[in-house]
Amino acid sequence: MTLIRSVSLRRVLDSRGNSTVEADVLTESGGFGRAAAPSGASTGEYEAIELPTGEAIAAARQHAVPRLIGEVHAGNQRDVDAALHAADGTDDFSEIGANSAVAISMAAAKAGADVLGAPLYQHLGGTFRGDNFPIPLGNVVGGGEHAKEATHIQEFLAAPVGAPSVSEAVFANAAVHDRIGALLDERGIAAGKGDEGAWAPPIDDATAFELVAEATDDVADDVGFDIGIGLDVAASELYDADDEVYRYGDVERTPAEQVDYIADLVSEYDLAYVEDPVEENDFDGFADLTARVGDRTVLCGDDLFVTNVDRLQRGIDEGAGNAILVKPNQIGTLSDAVDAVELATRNGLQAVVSHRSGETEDATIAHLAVATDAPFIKTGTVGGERTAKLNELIRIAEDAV
Ligand SMILES: O=C(O)[C@@H](CO)OP(=O)(O)O
Ligand SMILES: [Mg+2]
Repeated sequence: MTLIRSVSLRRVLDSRGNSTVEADVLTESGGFGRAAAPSGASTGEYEAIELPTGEAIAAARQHAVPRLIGEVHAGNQRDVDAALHAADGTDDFSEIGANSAVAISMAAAKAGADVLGAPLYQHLGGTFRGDNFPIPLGNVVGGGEHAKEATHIQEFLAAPVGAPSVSEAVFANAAVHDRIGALLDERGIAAGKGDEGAWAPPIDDATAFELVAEATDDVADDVGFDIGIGLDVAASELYDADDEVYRYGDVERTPAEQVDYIADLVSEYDLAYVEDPVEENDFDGFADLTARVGDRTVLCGDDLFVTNVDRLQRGIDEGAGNAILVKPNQIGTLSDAVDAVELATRNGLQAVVSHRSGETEDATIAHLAVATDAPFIKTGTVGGERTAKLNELIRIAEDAV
């Protein structure tokens, strides 16, 4: 029933105005799935390879599509993803592009769900999955690679850890975003927005902490539940490997000072979440920080782990981090992404399913987070390509998809 009849690939726009790959998968029985690849700006060195859109489409048409049509059932995600790996033949999808691979992988999953008449999260998670919902981490102020002349730390996140429901969490994050806009206004600071819709004001990190702390406190008082602060330091982007220092503008920190700095921030702001506090090769620094503050906060590896089970296993062995960011396009298929979540969960690490800075209206990650029982999802706060996921979460929570 779910045998794949056709796979179409096309160039569509992403939220930055760049092109990306969209895939349509149709099954013999008329099941249909459509999905598009996201794209990073602060990409990790060890991510699967995103090819230029045209190249990725041409290569996938030549190598992957013939292995799927009439050969593989869309309802069997492992077979779909194995066919993509076989068609590519490399470790990093450098032949067909992780952008083509992930678009096809996600579109096939949706086609499989369509044939079953089930929502995607049920198809992926099965009926015996847990019934928890992820806490959305919402980017409210940011800079780094996502906005020039703004903060050095890439993302300041609202973390509504006390929210009684997904919907209340989503609206709390939007309220924090709105409150920060008002605080910036009061201070006469003009601010545009970065790639993910967070405010990107020309302020230093200390001022950003002040504003975010005030806004999260104000909104927490209004809504009556706890809203913590999270960070994506994206430290690889601050690190100068030649001089072995982190550069925050004119301020330099050695790797040891970086660990101290983050540990101090965790204490000072009672941070609920810290992603990529040190650069992507520094498992030792990550482990040091985990030993120091891992009992008090979520320490999440993004560029460190790149959704890759081998790198995650190293982190587990060395005690580096207690959470993994899960981005399907970092590894190329849904099966690989689910493997990463399962390895993490088996070893007591938390999974944080995540968007990329370049996104589309595709809402697959909302379903993936629910299907895998992930405790967190990171998918922005405002902007259509971000609300596509947040609103889908609200619908899933209401059984309305
Ligand atoms: O670093 C990150 O976590 C992501 C998403 O917020 O950014 P990018 O997609 O640019 O890698
Ligand atoms: Mg990150």
